[in-house]
Amino acid sequence: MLRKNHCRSRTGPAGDADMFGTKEVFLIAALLCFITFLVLFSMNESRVNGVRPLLLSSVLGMAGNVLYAFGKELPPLIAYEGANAVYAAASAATLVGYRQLFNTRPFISLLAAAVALLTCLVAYFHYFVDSFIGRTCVASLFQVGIAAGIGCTVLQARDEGEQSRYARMFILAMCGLVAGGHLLRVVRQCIVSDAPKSLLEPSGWNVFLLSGGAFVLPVLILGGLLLAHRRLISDVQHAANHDFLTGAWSRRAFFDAGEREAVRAKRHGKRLALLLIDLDNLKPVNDTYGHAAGDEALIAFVRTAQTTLRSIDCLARLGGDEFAILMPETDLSGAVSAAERLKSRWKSAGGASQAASVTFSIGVAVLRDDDSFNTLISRADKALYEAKGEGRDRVMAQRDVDLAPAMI
Ligand SMILES: Nc1nc2c(ncn2[C@@H]2O[C@H](COP(=O)(O)OP(=O)(O)OP(=O)(O)O)[C@@H](O)[C@H]2O)c(=O)[nH]1
Repeated sequence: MLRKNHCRSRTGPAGDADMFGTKEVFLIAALLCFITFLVLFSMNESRVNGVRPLLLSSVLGMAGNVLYAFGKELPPLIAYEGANAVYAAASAATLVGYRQLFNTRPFISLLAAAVALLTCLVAYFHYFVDSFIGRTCVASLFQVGIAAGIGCTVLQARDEGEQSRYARMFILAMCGLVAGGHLLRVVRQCIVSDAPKSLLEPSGWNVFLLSGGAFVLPVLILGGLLLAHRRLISDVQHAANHDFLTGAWSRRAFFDAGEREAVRAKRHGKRLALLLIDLDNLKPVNDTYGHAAGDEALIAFVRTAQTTLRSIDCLARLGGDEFAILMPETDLSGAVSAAERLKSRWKSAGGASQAASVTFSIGVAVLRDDDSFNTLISRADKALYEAKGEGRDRVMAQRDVDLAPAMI
């Protein structure tokens, strides 16, 4: 992005202003990269995709800015080619981080080749044709490409949902600013007669564009950090609300949803049905065919149930081989039909696996006016107990009056 002044020493007030202005800009940018590094480092264990390239980007960004800041004291090869290569690698790593965050192909080889090409071109405009304009155009167009890459990656992530919307809008705005700022710089450099002749020229425009350019990288890393943080929160929420093995809702999420639905159903005079399900004789399956076969039965059951149920029904694994299905706006006969449909779907989808030999029993209950959610569960549990007692592999519904459960 940035090049060092070819004139390695300055005199007079302009030189003092330069010393005071540009070096501090780079050092502040390096400090911001260091802060993003610290925060990203604390997320390194999170296993969120994209955090590692962003971490690398903050380290390279820090190094690149320090090289720029002390360019006058460093050998030209490090001040020109070294600083630009390191800074370009930092920008490329940021793009890789964004692509991994959104689970898209990171094009690492392509970006590595682009960084190598940029370094060669900077060397060409340094040693063969000494051109500040050439170096400016090469570095700025590289940054425009990176900003466009990040912008496209963020725009393509349509399935990310509302939660990260503002972070994505912020990043898009930053990408627009970066690309616009660098294009403006290239255009000014090519057409304006009093355009800067060196990077460190302390003119208002130069310092303005230089500051914008230097702060962009930490800001883009910060944008990636916001997205990674959002992803971490949703991963944690997902882990808390879902069963790890089957992907069904967890017990905790089920009770939260159940309490809420029970209150809602009573307030609006709606029906609410509950199916409690227990797989039959899973222990012998485990003992005979191994634990993996038992796992397969549990997973296959959830897959079958998910394709049978409506989207508003809530399927949860309460523990072991026990499941529950909460069915809003469903009366007793509707819930019993759904239970029967689940059974016949399971039998027809069976195939030749050991999982297919497993059957299950279902207890059905509906919410009454004087019920709490816990009472509803106890009545469904009672019906399930009866289904087991009657010989398993059947659906049993609670009667309207609390007599014995009705066998279906
Ligand atoms: N493979 C596997 N088995 C599990 C898992 N969780 C619980 N089980 C097994 O499921 C079985 C549940 O036992 P029970 O419900 O008492 O008995 P059952 O063999 O299913 O017989 P029923 O009386 O019909 O329920 C136990 O053997 C548990 O080890 C799991 O995640 N994977």
